[in-house]
Amino acid sequence: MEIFKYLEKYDYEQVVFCQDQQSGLKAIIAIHDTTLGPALGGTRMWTYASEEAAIEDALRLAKGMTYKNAAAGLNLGGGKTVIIGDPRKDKNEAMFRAFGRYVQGLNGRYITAEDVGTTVADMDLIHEETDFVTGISPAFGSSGNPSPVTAFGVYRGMKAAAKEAFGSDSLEGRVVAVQGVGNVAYTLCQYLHEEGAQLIVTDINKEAVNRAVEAFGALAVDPDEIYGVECDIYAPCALGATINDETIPQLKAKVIAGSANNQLKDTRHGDIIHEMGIVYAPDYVINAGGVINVADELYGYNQERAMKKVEQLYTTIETVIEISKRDGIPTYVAADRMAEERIARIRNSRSQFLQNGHHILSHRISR
Ligand SMILES: NC(=O)c1ccc[n+]([C@@H]2O[C@H](COP(=O)([O-])OP(=O)(O)OC[C@H]3O[C@@H](n4cnc5c(N)ncnc54)[C@H](O)[C@@H]3O)[C@@H](O)[C@H]2O)c1
Ligand SMILES: CC(C)C[C@H](N)C(=O)O
Repeated sequence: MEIFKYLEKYDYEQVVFCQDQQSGLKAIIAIHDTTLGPALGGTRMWTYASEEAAIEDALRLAKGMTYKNAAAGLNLGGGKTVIIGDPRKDKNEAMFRAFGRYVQGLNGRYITAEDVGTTVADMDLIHEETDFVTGISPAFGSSGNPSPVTAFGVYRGMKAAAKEAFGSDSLEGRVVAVQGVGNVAYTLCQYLHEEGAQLIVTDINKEAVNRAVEAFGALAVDPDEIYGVECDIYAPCALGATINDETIPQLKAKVIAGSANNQLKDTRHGDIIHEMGIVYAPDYVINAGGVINVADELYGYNQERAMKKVEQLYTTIETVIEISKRDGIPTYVAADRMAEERIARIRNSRSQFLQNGHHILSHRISR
């Protein structure tokens, strides 16, 4: 990978490689764009096939956070971290503390939180070294685990997408195929079950599947069968790139609405599903509940205020669908436009100089 070429192509600001031999930390912090504010995005811990795959994931996810935060109306830029390692075996206290010191070193340009493979307990360890971390234990006045709130946002967005596809936003009797029943999807299944939806679930982790089968009477299928099942809605809630050349021909769903980041393997897959008449709720719009929730900590966390904002993801998905219909473009393009226009507006409005607290002549010493 020619990294600077890639950074230039998508206009990344900064990439930080963090290494700590003693704890085994190998992390990549990618900061995509800080026009709207400090870059906020989670830390993923995953066993990557190669270092290149880890770098690519960090970069893609960081850019996604720029768009997510912009589309959600947050005054935050986009960034993300990946830690290379197995979250079940390779974690240790020193690792997260070392990582916390790297985050502190960025002095607020990057704020972290949970993502796949990291937990509130990990964030608490990072918090030992830096304040630039959200989603820590509520005892510290924080919002805690963002996953249930992400799930609520996905549920709200799914209803808006269903309204477009089926003429009603009721999910009663709808068949929803859920891929990956982890932290977010388990709570999503709870909402769907309470509303009377029928669930088909899959996961590479058998325990996760069994939990959903027992709690919600879900029908379990093998991981590679989920794309082709008869259903109304496909909810990708595992990892990215599951909407691709192999899976699209299998899809029976009329709606795609799930929590996973980077669902489209390539943008052209967004064009294909649009042409097929599938209502696609763009990933970074529908899954913004978690970041909206943790971002509220920057104002002094208020759960009621945060949940009201997350509830509004219904309207945001409606707006994206309206723009898509008005301009005859796929929903993923409509969402990108919405985010890019906001970033451009703020970037332009910053053309006037305003003293920002750091005295510009403070380095001069009178002699
Ligand atoms: N947690 C949040 O608040 C949040 C917010 C926004 C977006 N997301 C995204 O939502 C997705 C899920 O996040 P999570 O926090 O629930 O993670 P998680 O790790 O708790 O759940 C993911 C689940 O997917 C399963 N899985 C992985 N690969 C699979 C495959 N090929 N087939 C079937 N199942 C598979 C895992 O076993 C796991 O149970 C991720 O893409 C994440 O980036 C999460
Ligand atoms: C809670 C968050 C800041 C990040 C979350 N994992 C996301 O992808 O949106």
